[in-house]
Amino acid sequence: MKKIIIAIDGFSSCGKSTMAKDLAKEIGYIYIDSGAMYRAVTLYCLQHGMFNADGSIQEETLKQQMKDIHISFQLDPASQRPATYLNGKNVEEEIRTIEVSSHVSPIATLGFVREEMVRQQQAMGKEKGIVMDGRDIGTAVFPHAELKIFVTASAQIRAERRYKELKEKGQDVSFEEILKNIEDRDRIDQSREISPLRKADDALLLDNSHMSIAEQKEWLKEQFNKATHE
Ligand SMILES: Nc1ncnc2c1ncn2[C@@H]1O[C@H](COP(=O)(O)OP(=O)(O)OP(=O)(O)O)[C@@H](O)[C@H]1O
Ligand SMILES: Nc1ccn([C@@H]2O[C@H](COP(=O)(O)O)[C@@H](O)[C@H]2O)c(=O)n1
Repeated sequence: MKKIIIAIDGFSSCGKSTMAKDLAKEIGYIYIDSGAMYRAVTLYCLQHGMFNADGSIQEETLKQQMKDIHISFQLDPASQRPATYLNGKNVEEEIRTIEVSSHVSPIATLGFVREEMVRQQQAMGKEKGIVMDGRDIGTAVFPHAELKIFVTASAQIRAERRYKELKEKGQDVSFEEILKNIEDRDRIDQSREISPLRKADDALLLDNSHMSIAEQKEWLKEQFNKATHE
């Protein structure tokens, strides 16, 4: 069967990676979480003191250091799970903290950061057989993807899901903090100048507010079957 590119975009914390990962595993495709790449750049900036006290970014410093930021996805030998690596270190947990979530969207507005991330993402999809999730995958990274999905759910429901997840991981966060972060990121992601978050004209819309993980998985598999049998 011919291999295709599957682009899954949508709002923060709506379940994109859950469904993308499940589908990729089932159909034997590569899965790439493009948000993890922007998060890894953000973690690097935090580790290297590139945020000023007022929250602004030392853009020139970051621009010069982009060549020192190496992001990869590898199997963690200890957990046997795929993980995000920043300069050879597994940062899968660190990039999911509320601190990184609070700083990532401004980093993702920077043209030189997006250019480099998109270049690497396009290289990963060269052979097709890939499921990638993010904000601009169907509009900018793979505008010719054979299957495009745009996922949404109410902010309240998304925050509840994320709150439950972070609490289970033992993170010290409040529901209000998570809801605010989701709303802030939605606003910044939709209003940025370069590749803002929006549904591609040819993307299928999925509101999963009242769907279970199993139901959305099945829905996505159906869309994949249709796209590959047309
Ligand atoms: N349909 C669903 N019902 C209930 N919980 C869900 C559903 N889909 C995903 N979740 C849960 O919601 C949380 C967020 O899901 P996920 O990380 O897949 O979202 P995302 O869109 O990839 O987020 P991000 O914007 O950070 O990339 C996870 O805890 C996941 O298990
Ligand atoms: N293709 C993408 C993916 C992500 N971003 C930005 O990164 C943030 C974190 O992404 P998550 O998917 O892990 O939530 C997100 O809020 C965006 O600011 C992006 O710009 N483009």
